[in-house]
Amino acid sequence: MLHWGYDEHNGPAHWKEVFPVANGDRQSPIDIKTEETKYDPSLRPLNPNYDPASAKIILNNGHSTSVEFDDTVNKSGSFQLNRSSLLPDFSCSDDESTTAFVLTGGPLSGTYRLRQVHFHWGSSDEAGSEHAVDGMKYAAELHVVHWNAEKYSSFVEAARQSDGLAVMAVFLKIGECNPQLKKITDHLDTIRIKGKRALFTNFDPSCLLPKSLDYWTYFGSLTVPPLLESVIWIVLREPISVCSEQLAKFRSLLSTAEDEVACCLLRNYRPPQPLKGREVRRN
Ligand SMILES: NS(=O)(=O)c1ccc(C(=O)NCC(=O)NCCc2c[nH]cn2)cc1
Ligand SMILES: [Cu+2]
Ligand SMILES: [Zn+2]
Repeated sequence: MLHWGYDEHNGPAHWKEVFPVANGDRQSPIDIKTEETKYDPSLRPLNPNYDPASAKIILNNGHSTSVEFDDTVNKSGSFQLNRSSLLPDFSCSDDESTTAFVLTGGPLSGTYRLRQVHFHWGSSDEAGSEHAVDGMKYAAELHVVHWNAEKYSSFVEAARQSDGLAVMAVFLKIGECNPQLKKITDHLDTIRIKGKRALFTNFDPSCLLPKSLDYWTYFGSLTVPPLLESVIWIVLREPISVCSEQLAKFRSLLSTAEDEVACCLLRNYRPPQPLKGREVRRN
């Protein structure tokens, strides 16, 4: 298998050949059987606090499109808040005193720092999400990726720890065009080719969150190679909307670089994996 991907010859069925953890005990995504989820009163409300100025670039890595954030640590080990007052503040989080761009609360103990957001979609509107709910798949899925900056000193280090990462998943349901997604889909034609990136700042992922932050949570993994089993998954129960035209723009991204025969990234979701006795809790 060359570089992993989503085609017949390098797709999810082949990943175990290079990444044996693909058959591990805590793989993601999963099909959430709502009747079997367990209410847990100890689960707290989610508390996302993002600083829009920390958005840096939007890129096409050949497997998805992601908006990358500046999660660097300055010398003193404390995070610099690069809040330049010159930029208009488009933050959707009503809390003006954003302490940093972190996710706390929910099932998490500690502070998880925002690293990137990216999407998964399908070749048709009927399927495209990675997680499923009672066997039902949504048209697409947004992942907001954080790492445990309290315990570990980098994303790469955190990605090797069982409590290193926290990914908030938001379902995208076919319906009205989503004005907040427009900021992202309007940039996709500038990064069509794999490896392309463009400046993209002043973006606050809170704008992409549904009204309700109710969630399911379980212990899982990255859904793409290296499939590391280091993710605390937080799947929001309420979807946001997306329209077919917006999804079509994601599908027009290329999974190929400049010097290769152009191939569209028509789908990039991994199918649900065995639960293997894991519990799914809800708040
Ligand atoms: N879907 S998901 O479980 O939420 C997820 C999957 C991968 C990563 C990630 O950060 N993965 C390492 C990385 O930096 N991946 C880019 C390297 C690369 C591979 N191919 C092209 N660029 C983060 C979250
Ligand atoms: Cu890759
Ligand atoms: Zn993902």
